[in-house]
Amino acid sequence: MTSSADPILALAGIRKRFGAVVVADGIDLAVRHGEALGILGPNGAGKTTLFGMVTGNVRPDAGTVTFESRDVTALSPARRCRLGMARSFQVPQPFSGLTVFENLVTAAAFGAGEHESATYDRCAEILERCGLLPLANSRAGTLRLLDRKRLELARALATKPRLLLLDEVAGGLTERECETLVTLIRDLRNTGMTVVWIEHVLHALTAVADRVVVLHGGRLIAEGTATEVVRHPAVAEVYMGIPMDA
Ligand SMILES: Nc1ncnc2c1ncn2[C@@H]1O[C@H](COP(=O)(O)OP(=O)(O)OP(=O)(O)O)[C@@H](O)[C@H]1O
Repeated sequence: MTSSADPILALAGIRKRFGAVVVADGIDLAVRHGEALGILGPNGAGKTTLFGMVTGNVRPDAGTVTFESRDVTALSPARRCRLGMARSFQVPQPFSGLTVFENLVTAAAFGAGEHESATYDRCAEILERCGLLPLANSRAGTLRLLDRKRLELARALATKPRLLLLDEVAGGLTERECETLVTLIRDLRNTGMTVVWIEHVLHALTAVADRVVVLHGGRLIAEGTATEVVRHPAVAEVYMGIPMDA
């Protein structure tokens, strides 16, 4: 039986290596319903690979992924999406030749399993919410970076997720664009959606995340509020080369 006290997502003993590179060395992590969790870590720490293992794009060498109390470790990305998890990719991956609206309808029909014509109103609402309605009939391949990032988010929302995984959506944006995106993510979070966000743009993450974990060397080396983790000695050592005993 599932209770709201159970985590929406639980990783247990997750291990993954690519040859000699260990990206997950027995990771345990629980995400609460409605939480906004931030994931920090230096380049190459394995953050995107961790998302891949949550969504099923990458198979862990060991460990389990539990979503809403169901072991999903062996399920395909498509099945996990239908169950209610969606992700954005660091490099936006829309269908470039389709319009913005068609991209959304495709995500809604395949990701949420709805009949195409039944998705139109909902897709239009999501476009409006993401500031993309004026671009509904533009080809996705013609969009500028902010709009491609918004579309990446909108496509994830079209699949009706209860767990939203965001991979570096703020990177490369201007300060004002970043603020727009943060407001949007905060609003989503306020509707009760659970958000897990990998982000290097610290102030953006700080504005949304209740809790932040830091991944390094295949392990979670720090956990707390954003302010707490940036002051954590292990994090200072990884990011700034300041020895822990200094
Ligand atoms: N399919 C793969 N085959 C081999 N090595 C891989 C594969 N995917 C990722 N890696 C390696 O695993 C390590 C972790 O990569 P990953 O993209 O997960 O890191 P990241 O923390 O998301 O980095 P960034 O912040 O730069 O996006 C890197 O050394 C990367 O080169």
